[in-house]
Amino acid sequence: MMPQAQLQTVGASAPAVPEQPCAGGEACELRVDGLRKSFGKNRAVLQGVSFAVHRREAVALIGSNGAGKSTALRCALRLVEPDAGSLTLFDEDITSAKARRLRHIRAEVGFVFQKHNLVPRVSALTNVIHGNLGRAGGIRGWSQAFAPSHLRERAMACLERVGLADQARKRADQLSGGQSQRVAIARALMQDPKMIVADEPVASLDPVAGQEVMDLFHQLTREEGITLLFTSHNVQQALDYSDRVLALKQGAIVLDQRSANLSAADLGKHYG
Ligand SMILES: Nc1ncnc2c1ncn2[C@@H]1O[C@H](COP(=O)(O)OP(=O)(O)OP(=O)(O)O)[C@@H](O)[C@H]1O
Repeated sequence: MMPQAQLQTVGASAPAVPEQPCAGGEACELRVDGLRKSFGKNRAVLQGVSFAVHRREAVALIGSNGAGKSTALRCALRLVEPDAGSLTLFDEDITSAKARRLRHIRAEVGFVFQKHNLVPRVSALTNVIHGNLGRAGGIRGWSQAFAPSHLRERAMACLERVGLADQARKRADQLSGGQSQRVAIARALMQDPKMIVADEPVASLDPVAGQEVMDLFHQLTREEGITLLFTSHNVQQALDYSDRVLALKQGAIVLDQRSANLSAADLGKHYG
C-alpha cells in the first residue's frame, strides 16, 4: 500500500475543489475546476468536473465505461480542448496558455496509455530516446540512429529503472505486453517528469504483468516522489496503489476520498 498523504477528505457527494492552497496545505500539481466537454451534438461528457492532484500523491480515477475518465484526463491537460473550466498545472494557469507555453509546461508530464504506442520497428532504446523529444522540441539535427551519447546513456538508465536494460536492443514489436508497457514508462521517465498520467495502463496486461507495472509506478511515486494520476477499472488495484480515489459518473465526480477510508465494496457501488 502507498503511504497515505496528509490530505483532507472531501466527502462523497458533489465534492468541490478546495480553495488554494490544496487541502492540508499540500501543493497542487494539477487543479481542475468546472471542466466541461461535449463532442458535437452528443450529451455532455464532462459536466463540471473539479478535482486536484497534490504533489507526490497517487490518485486513481475510476468509473464505468463511458463515464468520461479518458476525456477528463485529456481535457485536464489540454490534449483535448475543454469547452469550459479552469486548469492549473504546476502552479501555472494553463487554461488559455498559448500552444508553445503549454507544450513547455506539459513537458514535465509523462503520459502512459493502455496502448503503449511504441514505434514497432525500432529498438526499445530508440523508443525511450523519443521520450526526450517533448523537452528537446523535436529531433533537431540528429536522427534517431545517431542520438547524442548523453541521451543514449540517459535512455539506458531509464530502461534500467524499469528493469529492462537487457532488452534495449530488441525491437519494440518483439517485446511482451508487460515489457512494452515498461518501455513506455521508461519513455515517460526520459522526460524527467514531475507527474505521470496513466490511462488504464494495465488494462491489456495479464494479472502478473499488470501488478509488475503497478508496482513500478508505486516505486516511482514512493522513491522518486513522482505524482501519479491513473485510471483503472480494477477497484482493488485502484485502492492498493493510490492515496486517494476519484469516481466519475456520467461526467461528474461523485466521490473524492482517501483510499484508506474506502473498501472495494464502496468503489464497486460506482459500477452498479
Ligand atoms: N473524440 C471523441 N468524439 C466523440 N465522442 C467521444 C470522443 N471521445 C470520447 N467520446 C465519448 O465520450 C464518452 C466518454 O468517453 P471516455 O473515453 O472519456 O470514457 P471512459 O470513462 O474513459 O471510458 P472507458 O472506461 O470505456 O475507457 C463516450 O461516450 C465516448 O464515446
